[in-house]
Amino acid sequence: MNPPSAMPFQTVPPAPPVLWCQNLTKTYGAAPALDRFNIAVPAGRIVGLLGPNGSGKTTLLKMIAGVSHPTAGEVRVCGLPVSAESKALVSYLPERPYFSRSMRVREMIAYFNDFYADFDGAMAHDMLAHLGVDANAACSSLSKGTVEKVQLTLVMARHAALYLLDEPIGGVDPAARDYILSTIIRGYRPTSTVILSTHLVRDVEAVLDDFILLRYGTMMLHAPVAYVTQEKGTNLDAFFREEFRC
Ligand SMILES: Nc1ncnc2c1ncn2[C@@H]1O[C@H](COP(=O)(O)OP(=O)(O)OP(=O)(O)O)[C@@H](O)[C@H]1O
Repeated sequence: MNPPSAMPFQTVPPAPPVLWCQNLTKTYGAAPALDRFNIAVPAGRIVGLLGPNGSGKTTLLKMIAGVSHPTAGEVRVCGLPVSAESKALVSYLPERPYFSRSMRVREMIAYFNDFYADFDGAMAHDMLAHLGVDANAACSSLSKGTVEKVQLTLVMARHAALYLLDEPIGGVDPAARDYILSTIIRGYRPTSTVILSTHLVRDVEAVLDDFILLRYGTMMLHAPVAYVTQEKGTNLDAFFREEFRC
């Protein structure tokens, strides 16, 4: 009897990065708002996108979300070029309010539930209860900070692979910030990747794994927070202030 032939050696190809950008560039006028930006971010990272006003943070997030087209370069989400398929994997919180002020909060939840297959309505109601938001309130009656809480809830209640959060805690009170950062962003989605743009470095640094520093549309640094705390012997907030001292 012939010996069984050896099984061919099979390797499982590594999963593509959740976010991959190559030479990503956006030019509005003469100077690029974002210039040849390169990155690969694997699953499970929480990344702070940091930089002074006008450094290109919103420009970058909009191109990843597919609401703005690059002048040059490429974005891939879980290996997919920007498309309806990639957008289904991305939950995006834009910097400005976008939802209908004429609806009630619970109607917004129902709307998201209908629109997104990955939306978790029970989770959304639970988050709102923790944040002290009345689901029966009319959106037009909400304060600015409460609107932000509702928007962030709608974004984080999706089971997305990639969350893009443009200034998610700028307008909310400090107690709610703690809940949003530690529970919603760190706790609910331990395996998802989050890119979070903010000026509130001191508030967010405890939940970040990595950070990106942008200046004039150019990436200055992409590193783990531990690079600052262990190798530089300081914290991210102090490091940022030193790098961008006016
Ligand atoms: N639609 C637009 N038309 C022209 N220029 C734009 C447009 N959007 C952004 N820019 C310019 O691109 C640059 C980057 O802007 P962007 O909003 O991405 O910066 P940012 O880092 O998010 O700033 P901030 O921290 O103030 O929110 C700025 O110089 C800005 O003026």
